[in-house]
Amino acid sequence: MPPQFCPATPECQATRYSKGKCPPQGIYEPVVCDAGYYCPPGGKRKLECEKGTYCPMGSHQPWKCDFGAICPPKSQRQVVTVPFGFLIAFDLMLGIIVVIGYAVSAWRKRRKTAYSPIANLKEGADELADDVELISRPKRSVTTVLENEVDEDLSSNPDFKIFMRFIGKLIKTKEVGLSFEFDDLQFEPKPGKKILRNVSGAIDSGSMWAIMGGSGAGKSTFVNVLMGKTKNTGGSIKVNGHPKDMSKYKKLIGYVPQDDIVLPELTVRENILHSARVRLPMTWKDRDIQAFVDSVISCIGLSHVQHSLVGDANKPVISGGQRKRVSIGMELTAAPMAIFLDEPTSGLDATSASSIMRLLRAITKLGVTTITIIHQPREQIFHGFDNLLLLGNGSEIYAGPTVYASAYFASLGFTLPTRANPADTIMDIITGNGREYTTDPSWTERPVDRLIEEWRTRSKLNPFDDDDMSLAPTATLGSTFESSPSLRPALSRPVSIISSPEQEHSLLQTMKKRGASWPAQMYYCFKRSITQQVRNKGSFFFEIGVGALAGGIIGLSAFAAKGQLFRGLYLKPFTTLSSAVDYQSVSQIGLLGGMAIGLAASAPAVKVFGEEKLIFNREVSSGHSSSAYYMGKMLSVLPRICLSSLHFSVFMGILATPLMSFNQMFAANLLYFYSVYGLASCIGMIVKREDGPLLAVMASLIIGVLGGVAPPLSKVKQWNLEGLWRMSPGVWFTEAYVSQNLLPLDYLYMLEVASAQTGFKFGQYNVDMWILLAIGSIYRVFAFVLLVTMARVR
Ligand SMILES: Nc1ncnc2c1ncn2[C@@H]1O[C@H](COP(=O)(O)OP(=O)(O)OP(=O)(O)O)[C@@H](O)[C@H]1O
Repeated sequence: MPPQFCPATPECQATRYSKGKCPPQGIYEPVVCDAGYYCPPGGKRKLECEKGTYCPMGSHQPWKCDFGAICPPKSQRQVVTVPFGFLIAFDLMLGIIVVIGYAVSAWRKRRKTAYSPIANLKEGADELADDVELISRPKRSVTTVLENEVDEDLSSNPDFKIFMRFIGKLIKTKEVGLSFEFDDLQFEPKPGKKILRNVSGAIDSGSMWAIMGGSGAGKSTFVNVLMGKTKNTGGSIKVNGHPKDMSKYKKLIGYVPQDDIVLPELTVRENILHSARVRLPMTWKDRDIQAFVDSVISCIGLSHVQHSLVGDANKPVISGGQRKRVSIGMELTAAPMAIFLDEPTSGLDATSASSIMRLLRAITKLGVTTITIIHQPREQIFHGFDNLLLLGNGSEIYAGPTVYASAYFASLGFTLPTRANPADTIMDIITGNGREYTTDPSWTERPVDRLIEEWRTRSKLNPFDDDDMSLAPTATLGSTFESSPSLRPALSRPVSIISSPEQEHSLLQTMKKRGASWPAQMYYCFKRSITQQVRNKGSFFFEIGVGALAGGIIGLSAFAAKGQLFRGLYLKPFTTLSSAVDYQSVSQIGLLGGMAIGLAASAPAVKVFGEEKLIFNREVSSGHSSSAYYMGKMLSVLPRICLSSLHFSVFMGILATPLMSFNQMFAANLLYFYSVYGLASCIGMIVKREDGPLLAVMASLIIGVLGGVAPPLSKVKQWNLEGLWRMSPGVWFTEAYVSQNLLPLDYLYMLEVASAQTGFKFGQYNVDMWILLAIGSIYRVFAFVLLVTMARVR
């Protein structure tokens, strides 16, 4: 029977627009089958939907409910419960794991076993028993160094012996270490702003240098230029006598930065062990690495806190001085051939400072070149340095043996007090506050510039010439001045050793062997990041909770619709019976869902790299693989993303009861979470740490608004701006939602009209998902490029 349309009376129209359907107006006007019922073909019967099935409006047969779904008789929607049950089980399991984790860590804390690297050292010890010939000059063995060249209290420490043996074993490369020559070094970042000028000299391998100068004198810049972290704008640098870019040797150098860049969520041992695992030769067995790490921890005096978290300035767990020692330990475990330290003793008490310096001095004896920026060293530490480079306003003021320094200033007319620490007196003089040490009135104006001039003139003349008696032995204070050739200042002469091709080859081979393989590095970074997340349980659960809450709120907003989120024009021949259309509700659920995900995911995602830029820079400049770090970190946040989107989807699904399947909804939410995480990571990298969360939330709202709901995509198409909208993941996400919720209703409504009205294409769910995946991945690639570029720029 074809439909016969009754002319609409006002009463009928009012009912149509308020309730959405018109009551039958006589026996000839057909009606759409009510929700909760189905009307089999023929159209004369209206049957109740049975238990286990559901019947949205206009059903001609019941729809079978999914396994476990709640579908009482006369259901118009199914409430899917399996994902909810799965979620509860999963969350319970997670809770149990956390409780077990707590119990295990409490048990570990109680079980403070007496620790000894010797006990851990099994096979490694046999290997180490064969003493090695060192790269040091004059050539000697570790045993000789231990017996003759280190203090007795150190050499009698078994952990120290193991440490020295390991270092000796690691650095022997055909008797060549790392020496540096630099000539007329300049660094001028902007025209007219000279940070370093005319710094020339040489640092021999196996020597121990102190770099001193006032604040802003250019010490850190000099060290950065020498390490190849900052490109010099003038002059040249030679490594082992050959012009080279030092950044290529980063696996062989260690750098302890001024600030303690360590991971606060890890323990002392975990921080040091990670550095060792990534940087030691890949052929090393893990137990040998552990033994070496044990010996380092013991030597830097951290055995008693090795299992304590490092903490940070906001929530300190170990002290500032201990944190500094962790930072030093991380470099020592890499067994570098040259180690650069930026103020390693700041924050340490006098005893710890001198024990660290003695340790550094001991490895110098093995052939490691040590270059230390130091402020206010105590006298004993000051004299522990072989050589001294004094900088003022970016220029050299003195460069040569430490024992000559006092004599040099005495030769300029300064009287150094016998009871004062010469380091303090020298610092006073080179920072322009040395008037009290001289009676010469000519030092009162621009004293630093004059000191620089004086040094330039004298170094050209070679100030320590045998015949030059201006440096009388009596003028040196606090040191044993001997006019011995071994104390000749290295800076005024070329470096005696130029590495042979064979030695160069050996250095390269050593470098190639250093460092774990890429997959191993990625695994270590992944594991470390998971540990960080486990330690930050609070924010982890908070993030998941926010996901659940956001999903619940969106679901609640659609709850009253009882799953009927769409109403369109009926198919022919019933089109004229169509009531008010609703093309907005489904798209709005997509829009709101996208925005909620944006809010829930962007702020935590900013933290992924935003808070670790400094760690990344430190590790990459020490030769860690940047891509392994990035990949490990990215993979480690995937479980977090999955869990957040699972909670979001379950709560949204159970309340909104959309027609799209749970799996499809979960996949769309997951990929949208993935995209937002990628976008927010990029933002976290570009902007300042404190602005990151706000800007990331803004960006995620923008991509949500570009989802094609308001303004509708159909309108955007008229403006010829669809391409721009399609660049946002929001469009693909909303399209997937609209498409999958409407397609099951194609038996009832004219979907092509809905498609034209909304502007979305239906039936390309897979394409939508692939593109969401691609956009999220592009954000990640972009984030990686940003991370690496910014590390280089810095
Ligand atoms: N890339 C750069 N661009 C512009 N200025 C720079 C750059 N690098 C360093 N400077 C400036 O050069 C000066 C010297 O900096 P540097 O960090 O080398 O000093 P420093 O001697 O190590 O000081 P401190 O002892 O206080 O750490 C500072 O004024 C710093 O702001």
